[in-house]
Amino acid sequence: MLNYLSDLMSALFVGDSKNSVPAMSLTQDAAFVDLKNYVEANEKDVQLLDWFQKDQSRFEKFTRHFKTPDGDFLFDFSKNRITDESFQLLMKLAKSRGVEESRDAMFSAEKINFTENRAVLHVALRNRANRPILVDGKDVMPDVNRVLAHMKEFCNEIISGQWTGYTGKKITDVVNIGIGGSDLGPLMVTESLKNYQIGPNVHFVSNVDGTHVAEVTKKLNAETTLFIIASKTFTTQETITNAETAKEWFLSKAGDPAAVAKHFVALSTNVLKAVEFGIDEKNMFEFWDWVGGRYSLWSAIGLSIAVHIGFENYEKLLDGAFAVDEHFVNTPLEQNIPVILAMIGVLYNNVYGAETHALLPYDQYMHRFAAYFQQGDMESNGKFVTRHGTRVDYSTGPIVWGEPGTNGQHAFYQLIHQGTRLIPADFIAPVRTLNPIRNGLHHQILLANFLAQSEALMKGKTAAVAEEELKASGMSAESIAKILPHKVFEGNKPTTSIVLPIVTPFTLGSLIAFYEHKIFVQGIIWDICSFDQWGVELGKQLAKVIQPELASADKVTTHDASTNGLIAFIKNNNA
Ligand SMILES: O=P(O)(O)OC[C@H]1O[C@](O)(CO)[C@@H](O)[C@@H]1O
Repeated sequence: MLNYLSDLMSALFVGDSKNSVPAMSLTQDAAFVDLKNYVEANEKDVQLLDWFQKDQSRFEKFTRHFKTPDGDFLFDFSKNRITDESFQLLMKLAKSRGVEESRDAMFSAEKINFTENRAVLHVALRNRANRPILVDGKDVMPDVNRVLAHMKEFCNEIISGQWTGYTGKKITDVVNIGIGGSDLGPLMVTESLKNYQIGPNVHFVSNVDGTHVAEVTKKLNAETTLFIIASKTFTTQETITNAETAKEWFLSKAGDPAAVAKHFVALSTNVLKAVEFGIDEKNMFEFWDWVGGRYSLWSAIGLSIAVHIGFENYEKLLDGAFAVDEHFVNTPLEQNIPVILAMIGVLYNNVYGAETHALLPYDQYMHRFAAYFQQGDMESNGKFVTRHGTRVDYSTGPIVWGEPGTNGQHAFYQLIHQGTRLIPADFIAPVRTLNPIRNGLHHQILLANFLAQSEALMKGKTAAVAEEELKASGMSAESIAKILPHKVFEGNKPTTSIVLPIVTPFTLGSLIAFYEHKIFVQGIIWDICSFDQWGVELGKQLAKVIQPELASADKVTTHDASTNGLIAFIKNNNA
């Protein structure tokens, strides 16, 4: 029965698409078996430092450069547990899993999101070469360009003050109301590019917790505030509830419902629902079902970014991502940066058994970067079923987490240095700061810490070195004996260092695209559908059942004992 079902699923969904991978589990793929056997026999117990000592060219060999108009990126993969041999085996695995064919299928608009029967085309939104991209026989580029032109016109009107509120005043504050992909991207990018602000201040309301909208509106003047309702579906409960609350707040100040048109715009694929909400159709910025929520900052969902930093800067963000798309499509696997990022992740995930992946930006502006890619990565690759409908027998997407340096150092680095788990980490740091205060002193300290941490993680500290240090401090032999084991760092902790020239719209666009394609490649290796998110549905369904139960006076007995008990406690104590 099970076999019949999975055959049926394969026939239905995967068909003979170019994008289908061999119907073979990762763990049965000879390329994976070769990699695993090789690493286990030859590399698992080797110290990274030994590889550096043996191979003087290791740094050159395992670094890659990426040119941008704002300077070069350097990707240093050399502090990872790779050698010439394992690197080649990783590249063979990428070939064997069909990474190149799948990449080409995405760029040529095949419906690789087969569970929703959709193409995956965020790359079309930043297709700066304007090459035709056909979905169901229709070129999507004229629509993409039309919406970009609308966004440009709108941004210019808002920034110049030509667009005024209901009392004739210029817009000073923009509130993006959205959640998930309709919040995290604009939030992360506007924070990262705050230094480039030329337009109104931006605020974000995402959580359905009324505190969020209440605290944001508290600071605002309705006369000069514009609300951007950002929702791909325009049915998301949190967003619609927050949008209605914002409208109520606005009308309590403005009075006249006719004023809404000057203060509410919508970003959605669902024009009907937005109009139903009361948005004037000419204040609608459209996008399409082939834009995944977590890849939507390149679409109309990016409007709050464009308004904040200006349309020209927003275009540079798109340019930066496009440059990486070109690199991803045209570069051989061994030189292909997103492919290398992905395959090193696969090595840790599937050969070394690592469970998490830390993103550690050494740039305060990028303080939401890890939170952004928590959705990007975990919603994409948190899947247990292969594209052929069978359960995987290997682990898929890692737990992604992180905080900006040096805050993370004073919080959780202890566990990375001396805990029992292997935690691969990406350090991301700009050579130049946007705030070179005190003659660059802060940035020098910041960079010294980035360099020191990745060095310390690799080098560790032996008992002999620790003992010498303790002796030199004048400690007694008895105290040394007690404390010594605690002073040892085992080292050999792998890291990738990504050094960007400076945070600009272009370089940030590139950085985001590198990670997007990394996630894509890993999904292909794991043979999962990285583009849907059915996993978020069950909780939503159950919440719809529970909400009326909370509202009613009746005792609730329809759930498990724990859920019933929690509901009863909340109701009994909410008098
Ligand atoms: O933009 P929408 O349709 O309101 O959805 C918001 C978010 O909800 C999800 O569908 C699920 O959390 C995300 O993928 C999406 O980014």
